[in-house]
Amino acid sequence: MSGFLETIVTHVKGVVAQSKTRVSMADMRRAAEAPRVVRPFRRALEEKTVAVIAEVKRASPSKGDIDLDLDAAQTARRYEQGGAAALSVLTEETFFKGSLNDLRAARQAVALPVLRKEFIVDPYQLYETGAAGADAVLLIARILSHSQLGDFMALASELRLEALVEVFDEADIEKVAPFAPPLVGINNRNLKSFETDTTRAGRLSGHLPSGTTVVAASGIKETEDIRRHLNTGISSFLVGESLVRAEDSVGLLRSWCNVNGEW
Ligand SMILES: O=C(O)c1ccccc1NCC(=O)[C@H](O)[C@H](O)COP(=O)(O)O
Repeated sequence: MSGFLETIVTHVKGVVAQSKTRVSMADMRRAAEAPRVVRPFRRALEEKTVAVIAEVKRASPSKGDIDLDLDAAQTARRYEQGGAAALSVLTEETFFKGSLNDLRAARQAVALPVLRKEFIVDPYQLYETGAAGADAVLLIARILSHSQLGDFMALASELRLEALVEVFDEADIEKVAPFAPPLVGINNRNLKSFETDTTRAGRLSGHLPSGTTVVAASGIKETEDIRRHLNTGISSFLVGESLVRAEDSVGLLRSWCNVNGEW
C-alpha cells in the first residue's frame, strides 16, 4: 500500500479510535445486531440487464468538491426514478465529505438496497455499518491483509451485510480468490495516480470465477462506457461523479438502463 491509500488508512484509523471513545465497541456491536430488515443487494443487480449502483458523492480526492450542497435523500430519489438497481453512499468525512447521516437519509428515501462506501480497516466500522442500516459494505482488498479480508467477510455476513470486495489488479484477484467472494468490484481507477481506464474491468473480469457478480467501478461517464463493458459480459456498474454532475440524472440513468432498447 502506498500514496493516497496509506494516507487515508492512517487517517481512518485515527477517526475510528476517536469514535470508539464515544460509543464503545460492545455498544456498537449491540446496535448492529439489533433486528433490521435488509434489502438484498446482489440480487438487485442480478435482476437487471443493466444494473447501476448510483453513488451519492459530494467530493473526492481526485476531483475535489463535486456538489457539497447535495441533498442525499433527493439524490437517492432521483436515482431510484432513473432505474438504478442500488445506491452507494460515500460516508468518509474528510476526503469525500460524506457521512453516515447521508447513508441513513438516502436509504430512508427509497426502497433500494444501499452500499456503504468506506475505507474499512477495523471491525468497529462493520458494526457501525450495520447499526446505520446499510445492506452492503465495501471491502477494499488492497488495504486489508489476507486474514483481515477473511475475518471481515465473515463478520459482514454475520451482520447480514453483503460484501462488495474491490480489486484493482491480478494480485488483488489472487488475494481474494481463497474467499470466493460472490460480489466483486473491479476499480477502473488507479488509487495511486487517480487515472481511470474504463477498459480495465473488462480485461480483468476474465480472471474471476464464473458465477461471480462483477461490478465495474469508476470513470463511467458515457453510454459508450456502458456498452464497452456489456460487450465483455459485465452488466453492473458503480457510478458516482457523472451522475452527481448530470443536469438530468434521471434521464441519463434511464438511457443507460435501456441501452439495449428493451423498454
Ligand atoms: O473518487 C476518487 O477520487 C477516489 C480516490 C481514491 C479512492 C477512492 C476514490 N473513489 C471512491 C470510488 O470508489 C468511486 O467513488 C466510485 O467508484 C465511483 O467513481 P466515479 O464514477 O468515477 O465517481
